[in-house]
Amino acid sequence: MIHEEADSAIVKVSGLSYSVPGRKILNNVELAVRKGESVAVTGPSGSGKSTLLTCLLGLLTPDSGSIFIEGCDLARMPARKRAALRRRKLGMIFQFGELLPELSPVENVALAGLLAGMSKGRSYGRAKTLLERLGVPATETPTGQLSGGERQRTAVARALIAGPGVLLADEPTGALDAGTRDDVADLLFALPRQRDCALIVVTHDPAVARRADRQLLLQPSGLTEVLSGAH
Ligand SMILES: Nc1ncnc2c1ncn2[C@@H]1O[C@H](COP(=O)(O)OP(=O)(O)OP(=O)(O)O)[C@@H](O)[C@H]1O
Repeated sequence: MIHEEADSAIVKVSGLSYSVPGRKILNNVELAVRKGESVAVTGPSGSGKSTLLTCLLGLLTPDSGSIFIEGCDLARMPARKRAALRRRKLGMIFQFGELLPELSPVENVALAGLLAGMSKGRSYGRAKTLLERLGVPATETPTGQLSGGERQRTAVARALIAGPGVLLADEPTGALDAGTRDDVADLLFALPRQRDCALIVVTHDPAVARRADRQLLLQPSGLTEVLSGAH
């Protein structure tokens, strides 16, 4: 049964280790996530959560172990193919949105579509539809002038534009007040089932982590399941 789950995983990490000079940051990490599933990764500051996401994005090369995304072995792909996979199959949401503040929401979102190889018409059309569905006002206002919640919704739309199979989020609600945090979390955790994608959320916030289908704890010994009585 465990093997069946692992085989159907869109993200499959085995024996992943990553070090910087003088320090092992990730140690023998195992992770399998299926489409439609959400996973929260928690752990103390400095335990390597962002490093793990950066490895999943194919931007860091592990010392050992493997990462498969939709059956593709990141370490065995040429850099150009890995970059294409990142733009088309992975969506990333950062704590502070990391949007271009002088561009409008639709320009920010459409740009990600263009980088993923979509035509201008399709990128802009899809960006407008996504933003409307995610409740971002249709405005030419520079994104830097929007509220924190509107910016994060725009960041979610940008992550979704190419229809990724995997969404990665690093502290997506960390910069928001409690009410806005709950709204953005509602939006995020609905996505795996709505869009048949996997969602991996790094968070320090127990209220956000509890919403995931599974909670995992990153420690020096590896990534382990948190058995929660909350469900
Ligand atoms: N290139 C590097 N050289 C040296 N140390 C690094 C490098 N990259 C990351 N680190 C260290 O690795 C550790 C893990 O960093 P990482 O950002 O992944 O942790 P984190 O769990 O996401 O932390 P936080 O919860 O505070 O965001 C930190 O101690 C960081 O300083």
